[in-house]
Amino acid sequence: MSYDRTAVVFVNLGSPKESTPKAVKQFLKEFLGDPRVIEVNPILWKIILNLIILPIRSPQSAKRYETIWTPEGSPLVVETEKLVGGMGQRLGKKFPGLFCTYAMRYGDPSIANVVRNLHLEKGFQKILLVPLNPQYSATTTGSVMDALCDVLKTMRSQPEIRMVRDFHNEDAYIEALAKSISDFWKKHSPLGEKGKLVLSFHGMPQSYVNKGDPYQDQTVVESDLIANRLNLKSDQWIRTYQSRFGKDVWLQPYTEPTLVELAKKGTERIDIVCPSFITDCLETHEEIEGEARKAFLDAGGKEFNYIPCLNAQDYWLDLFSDFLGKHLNGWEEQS
Ligand SMILES: C=CC1=C(C)c2cc3[nH]c(cc4nc(cc5[nH]c(cc1n2)c(C)c5CCC(=O)O)C(CCC(=O)O)=C4C)c(C)c3C=C
Ligand SMILES: [Fe+2]
Ligand SMILES: [Fe+2]
Repeated sequence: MSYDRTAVVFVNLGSPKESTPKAVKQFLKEFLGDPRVIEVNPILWKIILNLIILPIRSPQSAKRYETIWTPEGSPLVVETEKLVGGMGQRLGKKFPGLFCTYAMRYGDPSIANVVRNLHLEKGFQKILLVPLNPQYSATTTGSVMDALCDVLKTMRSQPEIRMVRDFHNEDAYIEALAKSISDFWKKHSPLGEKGKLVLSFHGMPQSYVNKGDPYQDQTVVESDLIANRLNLKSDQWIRTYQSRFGKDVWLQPYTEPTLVELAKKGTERIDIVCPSFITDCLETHEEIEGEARKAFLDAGGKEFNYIPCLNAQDYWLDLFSDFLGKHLNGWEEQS
């Protein structure tokens, strides 16, 4: 019994190759050109994107990427690589012969190239796709599925496929997040009377949810599970949505204005986590650790603590590999 012809592909969103305006433009062109991400008339959007959004946004975005770039590259890519290495070791022990790798939804390595290479060149017959998005959204998980189907369409002989749709309410994930928060309180100091825990989820246009995207519901279920696991009273924590893009109404309450309001109303300390992201990235380092911190402190807040994403921490990878075991069990080669 072996898993020699089974591969696990972790899929993250992706990052520009470099923090230059040119590389950021190339990345944003693919990302914002995805009809799952921006739902407007595609012809009109192509014109607006190329003539207005990309020329303005790319240099601005490149400056933001510049502030988080590491000698090894984008944090999202660096952390994804560490996670995949750690998961490969763990899953390899449980499922002998199993191969773990990663793909990015936008940029490189693309889902198409990775799946083609695994199946057509290396002969893997079974592929488990694991988008690193705890909550399902058409803009993220749905788009990964689209990209997967696009490459499968080009194959005469297709591999067998499984995909993790979401894990927002999985014990393994809730336990890991709750542990990262309670460990922080043990090492640092408890939240205290004038402190609040903020669960800041990535936002999306309200209209997407109105049309049936289950993302917001899943953020509600998940944050209640975390608060229960941590025994928090309702006035000790709040759920917010970050990263608004464009002028549409997005999911509310918005993270940064909420932090400012809390500071003005006497909250002195904020401890904040970003549960939409498994790996730290632009949206956590720059938007939360940088901009949101500044906004809270400028508005009179006294202490702002960013609790990092789960990334490749050992206890999380142990729990994550147990969880993925459920998707891999019974999939071994019978011959
Ligand atoms: C309409 C626009 C966007 C939607 C919808 C959206 C949903 C969404 N995104 C993530 C995760 C990430 N987004 C990241 C960056 C980013 N997101 C948008 C826009 C939308 N996201 C933009 C324009 C950008 C680029 C940066 C910028 O110019 O502001 C990232 C970070 C990537 C990195 O390289 O670090 C992540 C991760 C989720 C989970 C989500 C819906 C739930
Ligand atoms: Fe985003
Ligand atoms: Fe952002």
